Amino acid sequence: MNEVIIATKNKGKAKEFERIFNARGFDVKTLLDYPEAPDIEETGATFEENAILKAESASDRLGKMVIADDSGLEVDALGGRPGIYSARYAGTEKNDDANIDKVLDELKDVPAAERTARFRCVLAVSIPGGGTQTFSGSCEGRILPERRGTNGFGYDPVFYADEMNRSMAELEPAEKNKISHRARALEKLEQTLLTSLEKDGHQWAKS
Ligand SMILES: O=P(O)(O)OP(=O)(O)OP(=O)(O)OC[C@H]1O[C@@H](n2cnc3c(O)ncnc32)[C@H](O)[C@@H]1O
Ligand SMILES: [Mg+2]
Repeated sequence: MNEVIIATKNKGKAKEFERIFNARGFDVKTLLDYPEAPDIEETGATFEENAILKAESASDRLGKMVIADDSGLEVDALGGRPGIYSARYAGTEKNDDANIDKVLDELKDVPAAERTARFRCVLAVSIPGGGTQTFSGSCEGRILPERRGTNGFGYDPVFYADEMNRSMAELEPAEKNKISHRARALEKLEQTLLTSLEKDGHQWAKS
């Protein structure tokens, strides 16, 4: 089976990529399978810069094509925060629950109509000798006053997805993969990379 390497240590992201890539006949490996890949500091000022940093450092080390995902939540009433700091919003230990509590607390006096937000995802694909390309996706919604649902990861329990009329954590994995920022970025990546993957002998069948 052909494999795709995703430069992430986030198990929630990894599961979503697995679902999508397995359906296309690809095995998914993450940095948890490649302990020799360097632990990279996300020093970029944008999702794009961080995604490129993660993809290139892993691809350089492994000598293989690598996809990286930098993503996060932008809350309008917070001027776009937590943004690129989404994973570490409440501290460097990356605690999803504490991150949610911090956002809810900051929004406690903000009325429903002003709680608009979006998830953003930038995927960077780095191919040894073939450069790096980026693809972005977003998903619009609102921040709920409290958690709803138990699926997904990160901020999913408090993100009400406008298109589905439910919180992200109330969606089945297949439903989230229809509308998520990550799925949308991946759709663009798929279009563009189809040709180069086929050239490499990979079969990326469209389902
Ligand atoms: O860098 P890697 O190893 O991939 O893992 P990470 O968790 O640090 O990933 P990011 O730096 O891209 O930070 C993304 C954070 O944004 C949030 N996030 C991203 N996508 C999400 C989603 O689909 N649902 C809920 N929260 C999400 C969540 O808190 C993530 O930890
Ligand atoms: Mg990170």
